[in-house]
Amino acid sequence: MSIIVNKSSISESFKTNPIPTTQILPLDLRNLLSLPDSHTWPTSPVQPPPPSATIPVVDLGRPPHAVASAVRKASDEWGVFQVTNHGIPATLLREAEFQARRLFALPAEEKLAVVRSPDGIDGYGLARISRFFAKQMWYEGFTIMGSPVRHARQLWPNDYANFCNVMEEYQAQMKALSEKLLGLMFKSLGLAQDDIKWLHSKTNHHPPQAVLQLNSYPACPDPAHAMGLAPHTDSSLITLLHQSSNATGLQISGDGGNLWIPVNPIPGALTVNVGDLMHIATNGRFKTALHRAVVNMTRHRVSMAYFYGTPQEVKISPPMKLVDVDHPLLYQPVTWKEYLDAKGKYFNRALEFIKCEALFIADRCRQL
Ligand SMILES: C=C1C[C@]23C[C@@]1(O)CC[C@H]2[C@@]12CCC[C@@](C)(C(=O)O1)[C@H]2[C@@H]3C(=O)O
Ligand SMILES: O=C(O)CCC(=O)C(=O)O
Ligand SMILES: [Fe+2]
Repeated sequence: MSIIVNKSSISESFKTNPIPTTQILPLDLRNLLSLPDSHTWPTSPVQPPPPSATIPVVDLGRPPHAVASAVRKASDEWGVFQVTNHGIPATLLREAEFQARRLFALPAEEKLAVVRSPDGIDGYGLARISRFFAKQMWYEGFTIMGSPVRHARQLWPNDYANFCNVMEEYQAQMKALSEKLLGLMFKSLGLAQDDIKWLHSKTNHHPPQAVLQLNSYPACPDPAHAMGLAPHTDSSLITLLHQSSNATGLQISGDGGNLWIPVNPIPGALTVNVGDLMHIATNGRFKTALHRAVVNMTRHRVSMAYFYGTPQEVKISPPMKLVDVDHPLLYQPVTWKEYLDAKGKYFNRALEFIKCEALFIADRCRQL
């Protein structure tokens, strides 16, 4: 068996982030009658997706073998699917969306009081990917990692408990569902628990890390020239997304960004995105989904993305069962933190930069 492995650690090269960031604060987008130049994107011709292109829906209430094959097919072909019968109470989804809307409805200066610091994770702000684009997105976000109490107390000094309780319960339920789905996804590839020991917190000193991102896209006077969230893949193992059912906004591209297919929200369903780490962990078997969010003229759309990653210190690499002569090891082992650093530097080309050296060189030669 010939496996191309470059054992050199990549962490060294990812320690520095050379792109200087000057902090740009979100503009209050409510009630603007036209797009400022800073938010005007060039239009590209919109091609209607072929009618056959629909994002799969997996009913988790079906028999286990049917669920497994549906999950495998969807992760293989699309890298995204919606799940129904997932067990998260509809009331919790509604309450969490209500709290997210309550936060985004606050006056701009109150939200700016909890702005994310330039090197911080949690708080209010623009999408992190903003600095890779010349134009601003029609977007504001609020990131939660663990307890949101520090910021919630600042926002609602006398009434922060509701927000915190709902968001903490939401994260607990999303964690349990993420673990269930990951178990299903790995099992669908014929892997046993022992093959993915790193996934189980009991066998690790550190629990898996996760981030909850609240996304807000206010109604927009000129949606054709605006962008909600620019095309990207998620860095997580998987992301569970709740989108408000009042507007479609999420779109997926299977062809690198030419054709966009909407993920029409099914009330109560959740969207599962395969993230870059899952693509690495399955040695490329599962596809990481390129997606974006578009905006609309009349509705304020809100979504909540739960990014489930790996425990700190864990280097992701696929189980040996997924590596053979026909499937050489594609990527160098990497921790989530190292990968996020690479993403911060190379954005949508981060995967290329962690490719095993020989494959990377082969790709480059092909491009010459
Ligand atoms: C864990 C994370 C994934 C994320 C960066 C973050 O630290 C928290 C926010 C996440 C998000 C949400 C919007 C799109 C995205 C690409 C971004 O800029 O911030 C993702 C990041 C990611 O998946 O790389
Ligand atoms: O709002 C959406 O539908 C997409 C959100 C998203 O892609 C993200 O938070 O990473
Ligand atoms: Fe995303």
